[in-house]
Amino acid sequence: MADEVPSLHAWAGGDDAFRRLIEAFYDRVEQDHRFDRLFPGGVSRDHRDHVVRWWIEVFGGADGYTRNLGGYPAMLAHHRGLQITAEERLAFATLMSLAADDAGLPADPEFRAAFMGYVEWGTRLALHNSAIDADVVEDAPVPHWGWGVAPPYQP
Ligand code: HEM
Repeated sequence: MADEVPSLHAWAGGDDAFRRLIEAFYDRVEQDHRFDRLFPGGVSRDHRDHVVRWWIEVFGGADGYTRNLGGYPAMLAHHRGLQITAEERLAFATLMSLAADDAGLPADPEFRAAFMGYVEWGTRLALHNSAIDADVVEDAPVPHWGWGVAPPYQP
C-alpha cells in the first residue's frame, strides 16, 4: 500500500544485498591503484564484515555496528588522520556506484538517488573528519538514511 514505505534495507534485498555490495566495492578498491595508499595490502575480512554491519544499520536493518562494533565513535576513529583527498573521495563514491551495479542492487532511480545521496554525504563527512586537526562531531548515533524526496512510486 502507498502509505507503507519500505526501508531502503528491505527494498535493496536485505542483509545479503549489502554483503554483495560491500564485497563488490572492496574487490574494486583492491584492483584500483588510487587506493594503494589507504588500503596497503588490500582490505581485510574483518574490515569488510564491519563495514557491512555499518551499511545494514544505516539503511534500516539491525543495529549490529552500534551494539557490537563501537558505533559512530569507532567509525570516526577509523577515519581520523587519513587525510583523504578530494580525488580519493570521488573515486570512492564512483566505485560505490559501480559496485551497486555489480551487486545487482535495485536500479530504480528512486533507490539509486537515495543510495548515492548517502554515499555523497558519508564520503564528504569522511573527507572532513580525516583532515589533520579537523573540527569533528565526537559522538553521534549511527545515521538512519531514508528515501528523501523520492520514495518508491506505489500507486
Ligand atoms: C559513505 C562513506 C563511508 C562509510 C560508510 C565508511 C565506513 C567505514 C567504516 C564503518 C569503517 C570502520 C570499519 C571497522 O569498524 O573496522 C571505515 C574504515 C575506513 N575507511 Fe571508511 N567509510 C566511508 C568513506 C570513506 C572514504 C571516502 C575513504 C577514503 C577514500 C575511507 C577509507 C577508510 C579506511 C582507509 C578505513 C580503515 C582505517 C583503518 O584501518 O583504521 N572511507 N570506513
